[in-house]
Amino acid sequence: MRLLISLRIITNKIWRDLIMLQCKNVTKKYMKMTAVNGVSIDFMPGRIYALLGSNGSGKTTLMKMIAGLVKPTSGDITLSGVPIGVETKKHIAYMPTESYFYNYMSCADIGKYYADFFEDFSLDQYYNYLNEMKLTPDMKASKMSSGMMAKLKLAVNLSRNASVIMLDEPLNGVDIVAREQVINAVISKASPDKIIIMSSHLVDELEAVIDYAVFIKDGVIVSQGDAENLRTASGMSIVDQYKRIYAY
Ligand SMILES: Nc1ncnc2c1ncn2[C@@H]1O[C@H](COP(=O)(O)OP(=O)(O)OP(=O)(O)O)[C@@H](O)[C@H]1O
Repeated sequence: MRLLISLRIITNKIWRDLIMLQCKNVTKKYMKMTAVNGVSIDFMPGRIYALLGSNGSGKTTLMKMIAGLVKPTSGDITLSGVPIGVETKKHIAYMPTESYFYNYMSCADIGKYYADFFEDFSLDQYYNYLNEMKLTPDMKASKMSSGMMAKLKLAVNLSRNASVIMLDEPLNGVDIVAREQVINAVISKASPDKIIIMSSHLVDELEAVIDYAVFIKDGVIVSQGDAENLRTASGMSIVDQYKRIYAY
């Protein structure tokens, strides 16, 4: 029995190590402008991460590099030891800030499209998320408000069984009541084999949900750590740390 338990612990550890996402000294330059500067983060499964920073601090650029959409100027990003590329892309779901569906598509069409495109997409989960977020299959992308579109993007991305789920500003355009639906949907996706990364300016809403916070300013990480440790060390909530770091 003990041997069995030890074996399970070791197997879990190997699995966890396997899906680790690592950014090592990552820099992205656009001509003379440095958007991300020497960023190193180890993302571990089973945790919800918040990338926090004011406008233009480099959050989206970092996410795009992890998603394989933008190439770092220098540094390494690996998932399970594999450099970001064709192989890693299928394990990473990335929700950008922009809406990216054809206007003529309904929620049902979008579900079918995703089911055809991604092996790990679950139509059942998708319909559950639509239902939870008060969207119906017949709704057309062209007729959606920005809040509805934000929820649709979220439903689509959470319905993938990807190892890494990255949500860029998932609360943008979402009203105060619907924010709870969004947060609950994200929490429902958290599991020991998944890394969830969210960026947001709305730190209040994320405070209770996140396990780990990364503060980025002008492309540089100014503070990062386990949310609880950061609170204990500073004697401040993540919200207050945010205000202190980004005060002008
Ligand atoms: N394609 C690009 N070409 C040139 N500069 C860019 C490009 N993309 C981003 N930048 C610049 O890189 C910096 C970081 O931008 P990024 O979008 O990563 O910030 P962000 O933290 O996501 O900001 P926001 O919260 O406003 O979305 C900004 O100064 C931005 O102008």
